[in-house]
Amino acid sequence: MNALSQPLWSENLACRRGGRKIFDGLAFRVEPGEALIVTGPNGVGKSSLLRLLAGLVRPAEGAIHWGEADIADDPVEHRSRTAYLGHLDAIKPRASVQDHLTLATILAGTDAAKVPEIAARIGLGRMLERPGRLLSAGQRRRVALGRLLLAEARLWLLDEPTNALDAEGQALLIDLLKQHLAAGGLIVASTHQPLALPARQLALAGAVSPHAAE
Ligand SMILES: Nc1ncnc2c1ncn2[C@@H]1O[C@H](COP(=O)(O)OP(=O)(O)OP(=O)(O)O)[C@@H](O)[C@H]1O
Repeated sequence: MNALSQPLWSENLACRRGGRKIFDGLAFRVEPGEALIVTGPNGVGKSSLLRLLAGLVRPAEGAIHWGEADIADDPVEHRSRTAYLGHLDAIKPRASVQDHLTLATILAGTDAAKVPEIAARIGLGRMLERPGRLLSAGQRRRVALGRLLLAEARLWLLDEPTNALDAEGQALLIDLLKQHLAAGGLIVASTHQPLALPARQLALAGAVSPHAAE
């Protein structure tokens, strides 16, 4: 993994999407080796928070810190320490499992020789040649998990990571998360389903400001 882990934290974070304040006054802290589980009803802002943490959206108020640094001060460095698993698995119909995983190593600057081992780890060792258009939803999600591993990033941001995974896939996911934490990594995950993982909890309840509807 690149660079040393630091705590990820914010004290007074606000998010605005489409001109509307989604949440404000948000405070959290995740230490190396810890997970933060973000919960709340549909539309409350879980994905928006993950996008803020990934540096893809700017806070309306407040800042996100990695140790003492504001992540906005060095977006390239923040991108290199972060792996983001979104709602969509971004699978190209013609590219094979091998292609998708190899591309992940190229983008992250990690070792492509690890692809077969990681494919086996995510249960796709015998499907390396299979094109994206023939993968099931759960197999697509497993490719996304493979990308996550190959990124070798300190900070994992996971949007509904259990989506489409069967019982075995969910057990695999929990294993991967535990290993990441044991290696000193950090995880922030949004979920509607309980994750069998020791974690801090952050329940989003929407904007509390009297100007929430502005
Ligand atoms: N790009 C955007 N432009 C404008 N509004 C947006 C945008 N993305 C999200 N929103 C709005 O922001 C609010 C929060 O959306 P978000 O996707 O963060 O919620 P969520 O808690 O992840 O929801 P879910 O549980 O349904 O996935 C919603 O009201 C949504 O309509």
